[in-house]
Amino acid sequence: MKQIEQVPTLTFLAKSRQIYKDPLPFHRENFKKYGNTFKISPKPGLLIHFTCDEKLTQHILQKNQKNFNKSTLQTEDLGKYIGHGLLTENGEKWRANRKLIQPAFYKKSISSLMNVMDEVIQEEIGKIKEDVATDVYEIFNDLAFKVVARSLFDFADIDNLDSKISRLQYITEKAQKTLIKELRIPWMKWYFDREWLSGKKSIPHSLSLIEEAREILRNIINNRRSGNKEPGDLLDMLLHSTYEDGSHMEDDQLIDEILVLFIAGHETTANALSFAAQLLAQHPETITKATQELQHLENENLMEGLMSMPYIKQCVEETLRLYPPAYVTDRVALEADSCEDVEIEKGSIWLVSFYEMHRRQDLWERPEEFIPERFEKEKAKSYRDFYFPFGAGPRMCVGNNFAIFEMVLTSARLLERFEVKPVHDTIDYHPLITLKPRNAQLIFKRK
Ligand code: HEM
Repeated sequence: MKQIEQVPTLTFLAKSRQIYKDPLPFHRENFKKYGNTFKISPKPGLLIHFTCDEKLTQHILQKNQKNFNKSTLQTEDLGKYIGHGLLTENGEKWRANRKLIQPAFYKKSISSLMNVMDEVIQEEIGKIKEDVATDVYEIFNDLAFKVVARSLFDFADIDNLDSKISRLQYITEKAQKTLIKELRIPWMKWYFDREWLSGKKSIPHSLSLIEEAREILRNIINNRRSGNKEPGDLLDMLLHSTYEDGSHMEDDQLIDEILVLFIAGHETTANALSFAAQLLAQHPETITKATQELQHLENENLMEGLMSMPYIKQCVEETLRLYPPAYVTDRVALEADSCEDVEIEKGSIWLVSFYEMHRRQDLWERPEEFIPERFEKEKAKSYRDFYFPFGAGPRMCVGNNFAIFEMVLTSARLLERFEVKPVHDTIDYHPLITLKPRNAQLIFKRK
């Protein structure tokens, strides 16, 4: 069996402050030093493996996925805030709910949401100011939240939907910030646990806000059940779907799943859109090429129109290679296992770095460069085994098609309306739970 090198604990501890701020240089440095897999032991009895090896990744996420659960970071720490939906569950409960929810995200179902999606995108893009440096993250963050919200609850039967959506956005973002504090500065948890000390920054305050969000969602569901409208939105699809035994999802579970869709679906997409807009702006030749596809926005069937924009899709795919918003994921081995000559100990934690895999010199030509053409139809097949922006295996992102259509449509509408210029010539990021852009400023001029 191959020996996996371990970073000396003292080296890790000495760098822990820097790792909390930005773990990516630590990952890169050790992959360079030890190869595609290394491990650390932050405390006795705890082993964390880091890998950007494509075979191990396929083994963990696909081939022997039954032996690997999500870690408590996702199931308990995140679950405390957003409940127990697809993203935060393991085992049979996850499987049954995935089966019920998945059809709502098939291309056919998404196609009925395209017009609502387009309406929101155009509304939000319309708010962009001209000729001033604008942080696009703010714009895309609102846009992506509203796209998920409106796809879930199309206007049909909800009073004050806009203010309810704003409140839900405020609450879910506040809960995420509190979770990040809990994870990044665990030694201050005693302080954040006491509302009388830390007030609105406290964990109990965020949890009470989440209760408010659950109440808003409960009212929306009750309202929908008691009315006679069926607007055909995602909520409708979920209300009508059944488990294998013919039963429907309970309201509490439905609320958990909706919170998960908000959390999983909005920040990731907002990050990717911000990186994409910056990359395009920094590569004017890609904008010239993408612009040639914009006439397909006229297609009466928007989905068909988007499918006729392969180059814009390639730009999105290349963005997700360079800046995968879900830059890592983790799993815990339930039983002892092995993959080729690597031993996998029972209980060991495996952290897969999609970010590093997407930039490996031996897998990609000129990996640090933005080259959308590498995703042309015939070439794209050759990356199937090591390109995982949406994960892999049965737990692969349920919203991947939704996200791709949303990103292609947003990029197209943006380029249709504006000339886009960069403010900076580099791209700055901030790896939190997701890989977030920092200082994503651009200048827009109406065409
Ligand atoms: C660019 C946008 C997105 C990216 C990069 C992304 C990435 C991912 C990744 C990597 C996973 C798998 C995590 C793992 O295996 O541990 C995942 C799961 C998930 N994503 Fe996405 N996602 C995006 C957009 C969306 C959207 C728009 C939705 C829904 C509206 C969504 C809903 C979910 C859900 C519910 C899961 C959990 C699936 C399960 O475990 O069965 N995501 N996403």
